[in-house]
Amino acid sequence: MATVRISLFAPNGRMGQAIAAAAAETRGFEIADDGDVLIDFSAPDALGASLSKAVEAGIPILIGTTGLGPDADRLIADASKKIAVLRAANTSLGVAVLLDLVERAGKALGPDWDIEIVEMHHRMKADAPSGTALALGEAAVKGRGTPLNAERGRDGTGLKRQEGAIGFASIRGGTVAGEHDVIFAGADERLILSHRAESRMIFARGALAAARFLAGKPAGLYSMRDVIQSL
Ligand SMILES: NC(=O)C1=CN([C@@H]2O[C@H](COP(=O)(O)OP(=O)(O)OC[C@H]3O[C@@H](n4cnc5c(N)ncnc54)[C@H](OP(=O)(O)O)[C@@H]3O)[C@@H](O)[C@H]2O)C=CC1
Ligand SMILES: O=C(O)C1=N[C@H](C(=O)O)C[C@H](O)C1
Repeated sequence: MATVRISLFAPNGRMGQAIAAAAAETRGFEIADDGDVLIDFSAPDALGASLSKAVEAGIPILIGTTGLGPDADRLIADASKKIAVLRAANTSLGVAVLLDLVERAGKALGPDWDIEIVEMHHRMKADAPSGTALALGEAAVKGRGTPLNAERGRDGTGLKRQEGAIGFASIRGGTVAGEHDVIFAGADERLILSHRAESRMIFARGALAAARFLAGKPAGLYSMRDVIQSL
């Protein structure tokens, strides 16, 4: 198995450290300054810089940063014409499967079932709702065939939920690596699809799987679904 050499855009962050630890304990990976793949888990305002770095080096990039701003789609689409780009709000293999399940449930249950998404993360998390929660909302409406109408952070009166809306609730505290519940609430019944990240290492190992998938790939936009299908 060829070794994949990884450059970390933000080596000192929690995820940068977790990926370095995962690479150290997994055969076939090496951390290097001039790697085959660039991995960016940093902050939204760094996106332009990380994409430029990957384009200049002519190497694929994995973007794991969440809370990206309104320009992100365009910046990523432009870069993906020149290099391989994989954007994933959550690199765990479990969440990649959950996204599929949520899309299928949205399609099967249809617009009469209300959808609420609840997530919990550690006290240091900077963005809310989590990128994963938003991706789960997108998956649900993709299945349902309706646009995403998000109701965030309800507070006050006169807040009867709008028809077809998806509610997002964020809880913060302690060291929780990441919890997501997608609640489909119908008449007299609820279906709840959940994922529990028990350690940040699951995101790191998923990032390594994504890096192996990306190494040597032609320009284009890829997802964790592509990674899962390649395993
Ligand atoms: N896709 C996924 O599966 C996951 C995604 N994430 C996301 O990854 C991101 C990072 O999370 P986490 O590691 O916990 O955060 P941390 O705050 O621990 O790390 C962020 C790192 O980014 C660096 N950084 C911040 N701004 C810039 C900049 N403008 N240019 C270069 N480097 C910068 C920081 O450097 P310095 O220390 O010098 O400030 C720091 O090292 C978040 O958006 C988070 O939501 C997290 C876990 C899993
Ligand atoms: O900041 C985190 O920690 C995490 N962020 C990602 C997100 O916003 O969804 C993924 C994971 O849940 C951990």
